[in-house]
Amino acid sequence: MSSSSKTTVAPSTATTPAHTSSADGRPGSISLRGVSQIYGKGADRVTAVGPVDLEVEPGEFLVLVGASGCGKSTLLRLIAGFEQPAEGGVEVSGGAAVPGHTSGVVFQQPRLFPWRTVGGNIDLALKYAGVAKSERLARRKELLERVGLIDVDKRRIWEISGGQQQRVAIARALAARTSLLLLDEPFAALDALTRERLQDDLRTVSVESGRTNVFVTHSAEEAAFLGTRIVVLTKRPGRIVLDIASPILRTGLSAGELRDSPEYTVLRTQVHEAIKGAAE
Ligand SMILES: Nc1ncnc2c1ncn2[C@@H]1O[C@H](COP(=O)(O)OP(=O)(O)OP(=O)(O)O)[C@@H](O)[C@H]1O
Repeated sequence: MSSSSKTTVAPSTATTPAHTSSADGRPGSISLRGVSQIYGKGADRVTAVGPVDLEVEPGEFLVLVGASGCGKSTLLRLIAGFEQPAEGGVEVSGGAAVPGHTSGVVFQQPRLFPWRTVGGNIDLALKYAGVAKSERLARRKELLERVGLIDVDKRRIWEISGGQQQRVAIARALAARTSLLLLDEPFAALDALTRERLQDDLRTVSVESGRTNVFVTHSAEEAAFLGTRIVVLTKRPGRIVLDIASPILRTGLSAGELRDSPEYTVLRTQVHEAIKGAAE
């Protein structure tokens, strides 16, 4: 729902209107009501985002997209509970957002413990998540298999590539078994081929896990490829200008088929035009 939007771009035939129902406290739901964020004081005072109203259903893959500085990361930090809004209310799974508990977060830089092994990083995340020592080895293997890293379990972080490090970060966020995964431009620093591979893998993981995902990006391609719902923000202060649901992710198409499909091309163009229009 995007009652705060100034303009709503009509969805094309490739899309359907986004949900209008309200999140009701089920695990993985998100509710933003009249949310604004303000930074600084006096002459330095900046309204970064809002007001934004947004209801996210459990299991949605929501992509927040918009030009640089429009407030995407701010919204993500509010959903993560890293900061509180200046105005309005944020609810995650029906309650307050609690950092490290209500959601897993993946940043652009992996932020791993470099002196630990790949498996050691996952093990620590499992420990923090309260998983009993007797269960941790099996769960660690399962997570590393899921992100295609079982062969590098014993390697140190500096002995693996940037793409592999970002896979570790995703596995670590999944370790917490939260119903919500927040990703802030996680693939932006990677080369094009690695980025495409990780997008494919994230798409598979998200369909399998049934978690709610909120993914921040500048890229219309990434939004159209990953999102079951795409929200485009205006330039600062970011407000919702386009809110569309996409059936593409769940159609059962392979990654290659999806990227070749006319529906993907239409959606990508629509999102690209909306980003461009919203930035002007
Ligand atoms: N802690 C802060 N103090 C002051 N201003 C801030 C702070 N955090 C963000 N801002 C400002 O708020 C606006 C929104 O920032 P934010 O990082 O959320 O945008 P973004 O859309 O994620 O940008 P990008 O795509 O470039 O990462 C920007 O103008 C930014 O400079």
